[in-house]
Amino acid sequence: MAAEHQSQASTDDIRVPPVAVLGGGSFGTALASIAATGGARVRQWMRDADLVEHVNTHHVNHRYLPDFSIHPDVVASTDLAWVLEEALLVLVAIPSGGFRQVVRQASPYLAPDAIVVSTTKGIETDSFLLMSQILEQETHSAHIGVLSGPNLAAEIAQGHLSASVVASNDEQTRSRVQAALSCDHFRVYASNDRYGVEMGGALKNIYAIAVGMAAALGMGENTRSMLITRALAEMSRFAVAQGANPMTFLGLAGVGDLIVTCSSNLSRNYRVGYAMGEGRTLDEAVAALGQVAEGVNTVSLIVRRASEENIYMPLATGLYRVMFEGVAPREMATALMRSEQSSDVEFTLPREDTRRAQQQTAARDISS
Ligand SMILES: NC(=O)C1=CN([C@@H]2O[C@H](COP(=O)(O)OP(=O)(O)OC[C@H]3O[C@@H](n4cnc5c(N)ncnc54)[C@H](O)[C@@H]3O)[C@@H](O)[C@H]2O)C=CC1
Ligand SMILES: O=C(CO)COP(=O)(O)O
Repeated sequence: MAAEHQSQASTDDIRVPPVAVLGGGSFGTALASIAATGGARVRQWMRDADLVEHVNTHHVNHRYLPDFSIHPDVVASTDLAWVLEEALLVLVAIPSGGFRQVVRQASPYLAPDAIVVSTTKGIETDSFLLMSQILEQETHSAHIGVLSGPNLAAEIAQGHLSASVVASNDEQTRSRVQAALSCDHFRVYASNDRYGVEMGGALKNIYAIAVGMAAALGMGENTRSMLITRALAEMSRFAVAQGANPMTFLGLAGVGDLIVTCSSNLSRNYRVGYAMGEGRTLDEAVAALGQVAEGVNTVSLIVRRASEENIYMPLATGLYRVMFEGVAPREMATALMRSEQSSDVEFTLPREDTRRAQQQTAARDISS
C-alpha cells in the first residue's frame, strides 16, 4: 500500500515541491494531509513503527487523530533520511521538549535549499529560545519560518475552514508555504513578524489553562470575555517588550488563536485547566490528557522572565501560583479582583498634548 502511494506521489513532484513533516502527532498529521491535498508528495516522519504501519495501511492516525482519514498520498516512515530526501519544505511538528533533539538528528539530511518551518507553540526550557531560533542554531537553512494561528488539528482534519499565518523574514519562505498549504479549507496569510507570531502561539496556551479552570468553576461568559481580553493585553505587553509588532496580536496568531484555544474543549491546554478547576492536581490533569499541553511549561518560563524584566503579568503570575504553589483557584480569582487598581489602565492613555494634536488632525481631515 505504501509503495503504491509512493509511486503515485512521485508524479506530483513536478507540480509542487516535496514536503516532509516531522512528527506523528495530531498537528503534524493534519498538516501532512493538507499538503497532500494541495498536490505535494508528502512524507511524514514518526518514531513509532507500529503507528507508521497503521497510517500507511489504514490512512488513519489511530493514536492522535483517531476519527479522521489521512490523505492517501501521505506516506509515513521512521526513516528520517528517506523522509527528508529531496524535501524542499520541511514542517517540524514536534513538541518543544523534543524539538532540538529531532532537528539535530534531521539536520544532516536537509537539502541545502530546504525551507524549514516550525509549527510548534512552545519555548525551550533552559535557553528560553523559540523553536525558529533553535532551527537557526541547529540547521544551515537560510529559509526559516513559523506557522501559527487558530488551528485545532481535529477541526482542520474535519475540513472546517481555517486560516494560519506563516511568518518569516524571507519572502521565498512565506510564498512557498502559502502555495504549499493553501487548499479549499485552509488559507495561509503572510507576516514578517516571526517573533511576534511565534510568541503569540506560545503565550496563548497559558491563558487557555486559566480560562479552562474558570469554566470548570462555573464562571460565565462575562468572565471568559474578561479573561480573554485582559490576556490579550498581557501577552502583547510581554511580546512587544521583547520586540514583537503589536499589530500581530490583533491577527490570527494573536487574538485569533487566543479565542479558539480559550473556547474549545479540543484544546489540550484548556482541558488541563478544566481538570484542575474540577479539583484534579496538575500531575493528574497532565496524565489524564496523555498529550502535550505546552502551556504547563511555558507559564513558568514566562512568569520568571516577566519578573526579571519587571513586566506586569497578573494573570500569568496568578495562574502560576495556582498550578505550582497550591493556591486555590477561587482564592486567586478573588485576590486578582481585589488587587490594587492603580496599574490597571485598559490602554496606555495618550499624553494630553498628543491627544489634542490628534483631535486637530481629525478636525482638519473632516473639513477638507
Ligand atoms: N494539536 C493541535 O491542535 C495543534 C498543535 N500545535 C503545536 O504542535 C506541536 C506538536 O503538537 P501535536 O502534534 O498536537 O502533539 P501530539 O501530542 O499530538 O503529538 C506529538 C508527537 O510528537 C512526537 N514526539 C514527541 N517528542 C518526540 C521526540 N523527542 N522525538 C520524536 N518524536 C517526538 C510524539 O511521538 C507524537 O507523535 C505542539 O507544540 C503544539 O503546540 C499547533 C497547532 C495546533
Ligand atoms: O494551538 C492550538 C490551536 O491553535 C492547539 O492548542 P492546544 O495545544 O491547547 O491543543
